[in-house]
Amino acid sequence: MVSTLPYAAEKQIAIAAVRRACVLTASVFNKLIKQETLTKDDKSPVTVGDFSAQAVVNTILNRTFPDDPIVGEEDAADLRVESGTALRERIIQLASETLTAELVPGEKEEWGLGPKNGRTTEQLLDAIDRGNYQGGKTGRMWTLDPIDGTKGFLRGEQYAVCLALIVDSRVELGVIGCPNLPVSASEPSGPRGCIFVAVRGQGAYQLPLDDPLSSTGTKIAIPTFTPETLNFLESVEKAHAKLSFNDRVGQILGVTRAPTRMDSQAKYCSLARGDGGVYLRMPVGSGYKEKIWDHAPGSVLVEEAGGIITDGRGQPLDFGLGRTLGENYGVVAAGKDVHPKVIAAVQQAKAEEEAQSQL
Ligand SMILES: Nc1ncnc2c1ncn2[C@@H]1O[C@H](COP(=O)(O)O)[C@@H](OP(=O)(O)O)[C@H]1O
Ligand SMILES: [Mg+2]
Ligand SMILES: [Mg+2]
Ligand SMILES: [Mg+2]
Repeated sequence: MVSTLPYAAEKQIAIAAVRRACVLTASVFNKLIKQETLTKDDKSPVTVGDFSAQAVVNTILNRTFPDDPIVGEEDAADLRVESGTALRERIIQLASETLTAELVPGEKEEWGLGPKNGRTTEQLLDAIDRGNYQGGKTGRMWTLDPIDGTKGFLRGEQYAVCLALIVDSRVELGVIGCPNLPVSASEPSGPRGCIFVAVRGQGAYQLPLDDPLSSTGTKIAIPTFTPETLNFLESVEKAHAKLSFNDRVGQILGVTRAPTRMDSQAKYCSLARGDGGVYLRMPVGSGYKEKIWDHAPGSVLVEEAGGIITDGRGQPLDFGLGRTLGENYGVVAAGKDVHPKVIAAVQQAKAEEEAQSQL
């Protein structure tokens, strides 16, 4: 029976697209060679995995929702020039293999998948560039981070394929694939690979990465914490978040556990299923503007798991400002009981810092 719940079709297709992209990135990692990574203008890395995953997800979305614009992290400019020939050929090969692989249960040929659905180089480069939408306040749009945590991906640690649907500035659906995340945090050496899915008003779920469309998954929720059971989820990269500030916020809250550092929106997934009670990301003061694809899927997942997500001043994140979150001040996500305490502690730590700087 076809589900009549809101966004049922979008959810199914988003899960299928993210799963395919995860299969691709996991297989790329095993074969990745140094020449298959570029350094972007902002000095951050991008690999053949990022480009080909964006080609795959955008192709699948465009087939069923041709009118929906996409705000995607990557673009194909570096692949269209002579110097990008080797990289381009590799990306096209990977994306083609991924799109034409056999269907798995729950997938449909009309989504553009399966052996009959080959694409040309031009079609795949255009698919990557379909992510060039500038975003904005009104209308439907997808936002895609084909590999979030590229640095974690390159280290063989956590990364995530992240997709969200935004309607009139509100995130309605989020799907996050985490190929390296243990299925259960209590078994860190156990099986890995999960997909997290949330539709606004329908709860948050964890599904198996290898067969998500045949499963409704496990409902997840943020539990209650005491200062003794709480710990922070934070970036690995010191350039992305002010980790010394986090330490002071933790002290104010009476947190005794060491923080868990991991790359990507796997942090939001961990928070949503109760591993660690606070996601804290304070700006390092470099003027960097947070990108919507780094937070949109995670934000709806946290909210549907019963949590709250705001900036460090307690203001809601605004996904209607374009490709970035604008002048927002960091990100704080936590369960309903803990969140106001974290905001108060952030304000206190900030006041202390300002007092210190005036000495
Ligand atoms: N100076 C900076 N401050 C904050 N975030 C940054 C940053 N430079 C890059 N990022 C973003 O941080 C993301 C990774 O988040 P995290 O630190 O939580 O792992 C990167 O995503 P990509 O890896 O998709 O480029 C990138 O968009
Ligand atoms: Mg990047
Ligand atoms: Mg990212
Ligand atoms: Mg990325």
